[in-house]
Amino acid sequence: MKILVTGGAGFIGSNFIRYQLKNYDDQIINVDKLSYAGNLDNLKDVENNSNYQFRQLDICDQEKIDHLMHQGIDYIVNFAAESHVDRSIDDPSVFVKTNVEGTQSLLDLALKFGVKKFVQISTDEVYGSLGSEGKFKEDSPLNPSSPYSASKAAADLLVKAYAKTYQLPVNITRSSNNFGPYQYPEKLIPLFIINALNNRKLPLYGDGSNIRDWIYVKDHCRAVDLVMRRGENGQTYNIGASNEKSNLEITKKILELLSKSELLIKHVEDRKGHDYRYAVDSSKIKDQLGWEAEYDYDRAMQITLNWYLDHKDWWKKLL
Ligand SMILES: NC(=O)c1ccc[n+]([C@@H]2O[C@H](COP(=O)([O-])OP(=O)(O)OC[C@H]3O[C@@H](n4cnc5c(N)ncnc54)[C@H](O)[C@@H]3O)[C@@H](O)[C@H]2O)c1
Ligand SMILES: Cc1cn([C@H]2C[C@H](O)[C@@H](COP(=O)(O)OP(=O)(O)O[C@H]3O[C@H](C)C(=O)[C@H](O)[C@H]3O)O2)c(=O)[nH]c1=O
Repeated sequence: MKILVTGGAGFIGSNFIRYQLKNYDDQIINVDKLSYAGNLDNLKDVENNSNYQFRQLDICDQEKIDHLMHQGIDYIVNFAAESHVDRSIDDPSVFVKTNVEGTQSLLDLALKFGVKKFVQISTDEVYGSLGSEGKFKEDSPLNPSSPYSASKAAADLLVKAYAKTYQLPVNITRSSNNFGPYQYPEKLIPLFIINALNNRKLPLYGDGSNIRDWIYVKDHCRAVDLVMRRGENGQTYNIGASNEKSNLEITKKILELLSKSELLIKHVEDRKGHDYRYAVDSSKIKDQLGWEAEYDYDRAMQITLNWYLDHKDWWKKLL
């Protein structure tokens, strides 16, 4: 089988490609434009694998990807995106270009070449913010807050429209916050680990009470793999590990594991439109596909921390 993975040089995409090459004999074609977040060092260990090819392309470039599709692609898994909420607040336009127009362009190609499945990697942020009670289910209304989450919600609606209008076989996955190896150090966990290692301040937005539902990236990749191979056409699956933590808890955990002082915490101005809480109900993927998270939070945090300690050369190039 041939799987076109977009955004495979980023954090989750590179972990997904490594998972595929380790567990299957399928061919992987990684299409990534190498934005600031795309990094071929993330795949150094597999770059010579005979089942792996890389093409530096923008997902919006339909002509070039059309050419690639003639290889005969079975699955498209669309990880490519602008992914950082703070950047979307500063400059939304590239988020609409890549996340909305890029997805629509890929959907056209999926239809033209009759792929077995188009898998859209979405996010729990499309549901908007929760108060202190409840969890998002797949049929919760879409109510995005940031330009990032609005662009991801728009892409989800296009995917659903192509399924309904043209009977394109699709799945949408909506994961909660990921952490683990190869995450670009603009996101909370890698940024705070690296700042703490360098004895720099950790800029905690507002009072640090906002809550995210954390999942180790390898558990997310295993779930996406199951959805791609066995997910029922047209279905959306939430993916979460039921690890709700406030940002302050995460921050204190990082400082404790690194034996650093809490005096490094610096409360700064809150993010504009900051969603208070995300939490997903993952019972559908558990019941239908038998998926469950394997990594508990403490173990996954320790592994992640060790990875950043052992890979200083990787992140020093990005600072
Ligand atoms: N990080 C999370 O916690 C999280 C949670 C849920 C869903 N997601 C979704 O998962 C996907 C991957 O997220 P991530 O954290 O790995 O992001 P990332 O920013 O680390 O990686 C994104 C990748 O997409 C590439 N890319 C960007 N624009 C492109 C374009 N126009 N054409 C081709 N490639 C392009 C980048 O070069 C990069 O390699 C995104 O769709 C994101 O919305 C992320
Ligand atoms: C970078 C940073 C963040 N924060 C706070 C803001 C959030 O409440 C929390 C996590 O922020 P981060 O930007 O790492 O992630 P989210 O904004 O929750 O979004 C992430 O998870 C979803 C599911 C995706 O879909 C996004 O792609 C992914 O980036 O920490 C701070 O307090 N200080 C900081 O310097």
